[in-house]
Amino acid sequence: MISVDAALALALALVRPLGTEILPLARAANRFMPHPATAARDQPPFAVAAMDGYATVGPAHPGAQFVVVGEAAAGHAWHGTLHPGQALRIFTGAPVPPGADRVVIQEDVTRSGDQITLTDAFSGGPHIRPKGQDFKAGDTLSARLLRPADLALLASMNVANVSVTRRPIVAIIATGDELVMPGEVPRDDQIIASNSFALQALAKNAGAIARLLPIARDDEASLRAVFDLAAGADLIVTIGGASVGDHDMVGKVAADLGMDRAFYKIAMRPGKPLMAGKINGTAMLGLPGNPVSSIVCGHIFMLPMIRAMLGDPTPAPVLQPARLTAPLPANGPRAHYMRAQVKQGTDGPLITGFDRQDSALLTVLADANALLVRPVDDPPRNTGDLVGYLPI
Ligand SMILES: Nc1nc2c(c(=O)[nH]1)N[C@H]1C(S)=C(S)[C@@H](COP(=O)(O)OP(=O)(O)OC[C@H]3O[C@@H](n4cnc5c(N)ncnc54)[C@H](O)[C@@H]3O)O[C@H]1N2
Ligand code: MOO
Repeated sequence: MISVDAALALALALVRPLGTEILPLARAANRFMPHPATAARDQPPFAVAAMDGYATVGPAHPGAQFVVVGEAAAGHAWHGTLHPGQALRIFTGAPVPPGADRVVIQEDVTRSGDQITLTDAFSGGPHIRPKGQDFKAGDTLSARLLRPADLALLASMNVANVSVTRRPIVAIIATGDELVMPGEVPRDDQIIASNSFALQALAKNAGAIARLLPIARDDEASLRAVFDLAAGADLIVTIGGASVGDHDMVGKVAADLGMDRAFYKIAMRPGKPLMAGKINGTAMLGLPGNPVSSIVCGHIFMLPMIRAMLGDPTPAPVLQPARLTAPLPANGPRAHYMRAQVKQGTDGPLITGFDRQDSALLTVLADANALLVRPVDDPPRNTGDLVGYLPI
């Protein structure tokens, strides 16, 4: 058995960054931008009013008076210069003219004709957002999976089209005579295929196209037929049939199809019978069948492989620190990825590993928001000790 880190390095070596395409922002959500984007302008491009009111020049205090000499609104600049004692009627989003000290909000002003007087409610300001406050021309947005806020930022930078990586195609193959699809009527000795839905969602959220292929039965012909359907995929992910039982066919069929195996069996709990390699040039990841095992391995191996194909220069999972809320016994010879709850404490994140860690328990996984990582042979840990975790 090799270590998780060694296995991850071998898995990542099976994939390469894919090519790019240029997309308008409206089609770029959840796509990976592999190179930084550069702002074409300052934002805001001018000093801008942050409130509706009056731009003023000169000492401002309750009772101070100013003469209103013009008006500016968003998209309608006033092109003069304000002098001491003068004010400009101004609305949120309008350029603030040169010389103005502040914008006094209209709630703090009484107006009579062209004259305004600041009331006792006057609270200062300045309610002016300086030019380039958000970003300046030449500032960059780093490589990333584009979230909604990133799209708004790119738009604001006047980046209309963005270069994104082609979405990796992930073919997901569930295997087993005991499986039927949700909604079908199972026999007494059957269960509902579940793992594939979590893995599909994980892959999609990471920026991939994830195809669920038909369930392969526990015989060579069926498995071969479903492998054939995976043609064209960038990554083939199988679920189950990875262990040592008489009906665990994935390793054999993959080998018969010409799989060049990178590893089989790793020092990980859950996830021991994991395998990876290449079949006719396509990367393949063979996940164990237990639901939690397959989904945990999806986080630790499938997602990094997808990120590497997308061009993420740091695809490996990054552990965060948290303090234990309860002691943990010594760990054994396999790194343990425990299902756990993280919550914010007064001095940073606190983590609690669940008591039940059987790799068949989807209810426990659904309650978890973290994997608490115990290294191989980790000694007993006390309440308050720092441990590493991965948000899930
Ligand atoms: N003698 C040994 N037996 C087992 C070992 C071992 O080392 N020696 N390892 C155990 C470990 S650890 C795991 S993990 C499992 C993995 O086995 P497989 O990858 O061959 O998985 P299956 O036997 O096909 O299935 C295991 C379990 O999960 C259910 N399953 C499978 N696919 C799905 C799916 N898509 N959706 C929902 N549930 C699924 C399946 O019905 C089984 O109950 O092997 C141990 N055995
Ligand atoms: O490694 Mo198995 O994945 O413990 O359940």
